[in-house]
Amino acid sequence: MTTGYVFHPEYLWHDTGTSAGLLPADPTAGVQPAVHVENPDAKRRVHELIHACGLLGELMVIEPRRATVAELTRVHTPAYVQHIKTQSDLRGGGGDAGDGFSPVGHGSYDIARLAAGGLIELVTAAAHGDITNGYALVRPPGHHATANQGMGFCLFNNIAVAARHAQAELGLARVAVVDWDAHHGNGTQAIFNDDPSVLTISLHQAGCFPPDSGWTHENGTGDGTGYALNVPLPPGSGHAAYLNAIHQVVLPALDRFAPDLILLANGFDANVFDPLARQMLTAASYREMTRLLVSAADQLCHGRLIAAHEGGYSPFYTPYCALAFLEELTGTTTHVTDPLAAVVAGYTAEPFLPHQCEVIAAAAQLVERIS
Ligand SMILES: Cc1nn(C)c(C)c1/N=N/c1ccc(/C=C/C(=O)NO)cc1
Ligand SMILES: [Zn+2]
Repeated sequence: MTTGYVFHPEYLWHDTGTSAGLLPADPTAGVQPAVHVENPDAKRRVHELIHACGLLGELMVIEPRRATVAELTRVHTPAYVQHIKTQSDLRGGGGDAGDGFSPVGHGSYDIARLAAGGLIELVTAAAHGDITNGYALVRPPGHHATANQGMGFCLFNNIAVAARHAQAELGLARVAVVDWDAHHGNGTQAIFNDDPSVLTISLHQAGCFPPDSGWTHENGTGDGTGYALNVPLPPGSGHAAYLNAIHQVVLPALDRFAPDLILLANGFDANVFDPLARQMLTAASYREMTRLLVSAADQLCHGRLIAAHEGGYSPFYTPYCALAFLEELTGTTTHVTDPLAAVVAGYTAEPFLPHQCEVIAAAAQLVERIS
């Protein structure tokens, strides 16, 4: 069993500039400059930990390439692709992808193409049998980007571009996208909303971002009715709620859909230390969730599970969540364990939130619409 790995230094050169974390700085209005929350640090530290603990040597490193405009426009409008290029060409950066919170630095167009191209290379390697599964540690993230709008730090929807490539070039007709980033995978859902060949399943903190998005009743449209599932978990949801959602919604949906490929929008921002959400997952949670998804991929599609890094903003804790994920993906263990396990054990005593059961049960009911 071989796990592919995509990383490239250019991913760290996507410049999200200074801001007050999320918002552009505005000193006279009292909005002090600070490093942007979507900065290279957490992702750099993930790569460094993977290398320092020796796991890199267990992975098949796959070189990314830049997605072509033709590959991008399977998902995005030509005008939007051009918009990103225009913003990226601005000398001195300072561009935006469309919602005012998605910085486009000078040269970010080519870096975002390299992120989407990294996913394309990974799914290609899986389809050719060179790897069983894989992980693309890419930046900028993608799951909020719709066909014609950048959003939530996302420029091109890396997962969606890879899904369409898998269908068009690799003979993988049925693609399932599981998104356990803390925020709703609205872009991926919108891109495939009327398409029954791509099942999207998003587990996220209810109403966190985008605002008023990702409710259970968002279940696909037209021919795609039934092929979008949402589990909007209340703030404070942790291990028990997420594992229940995986067992009661994700696994039954994958069984019914019988995908040729499973793509994972792999955000780690549902971890207990993340600044942009209020969920309470720990590294152990990601380990267990990954184990279940690897097992489903083995049963359903020859182990073909390809993950794209999305959110995850805690520089010190994201690496341990990513390492736990990657150990399960590769079926190996390293000498590194979560040094904060004892700390988090103290305060991830997850409150039982009755609403969690209702949300999970409502989504579980919709699974039978998948045929
Ligand atoms: C709404 C709103 N209004 N305003 C003024 C601002 C600053 C708003 N939120 N921006 C956000 C909030 C959260 C994210 C998370 C992205 C992620 O991690 N995705 O996976 C992105 C942008
Ligand atoms: Zn997120």
